Amino acid sequence: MNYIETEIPGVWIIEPKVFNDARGYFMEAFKQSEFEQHIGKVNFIQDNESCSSKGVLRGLHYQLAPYSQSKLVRVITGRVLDVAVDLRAGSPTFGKYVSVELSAENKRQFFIPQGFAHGFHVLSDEAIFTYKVDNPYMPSHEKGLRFDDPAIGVDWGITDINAVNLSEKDTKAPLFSEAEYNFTFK
Ligand SMILES: Cc1cn([C@H]2C[C@H](O)[C@@H](COP(=O)(O)OP(=O)(O)O[C@H]3O[C@H](C)C(=O)[C@H](O)[C@H]3O)O2)c(=O)[nH]c1=O
Repeated sequence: MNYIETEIPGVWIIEPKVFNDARGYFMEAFKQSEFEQHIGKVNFIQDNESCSSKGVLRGLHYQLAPYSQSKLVRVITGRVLDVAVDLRAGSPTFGKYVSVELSAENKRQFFIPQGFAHGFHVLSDEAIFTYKVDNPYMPSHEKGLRFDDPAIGVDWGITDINAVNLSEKDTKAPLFSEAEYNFTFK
């Protein structure tokens, strides 16, 4: 596996080693010992999966501390643009985002530490998105940010804004300047 730290320290792209043969392919999708060696100890406790059609945009979401979630995300069908926004007070990259295209073809993974908002925009007809988290789902601590807040300025790869499909919750998300977050940069 290749571990590539992004322009936001602590946010990583992981490229697994893929063994192709006449039957198809094999890869080790996650190896704790290697992950800890390159990124550090994260106690993943839950695996999530979602399926979305073209134009769906899920985000930007996060859970407040003490239920903030680190996420190790990947796509097993289709293609998405995945985005992480730094919400850690005191971080040199506070309010900045990093994005990466994840697809069944590139098999890339994206590690997002606690203290970040996360979201993705589906670029293919369908995308199955699967990820590990290190804290349980806690609706009482669930928060969101508007995906199109110019203060963050995420380029989601949207070609037709009318084709973007948001949940009702996401259409009502607050702006960055109005949102509640309680993360500090360590
Ligand atoms: C996240 C989650 C949701 N749910 C239930 C709650 C709802 O009844 C249903 C759909 O939830 P929601 O609309 O919040 O799903 P997404 O919009 O995909 O939310 C996720 O989207 C972005 C990309 C994230 O990074 C987060 O993991 C998460 O916020 O699943 C659960 O039961 N457990 C869970 O861990």
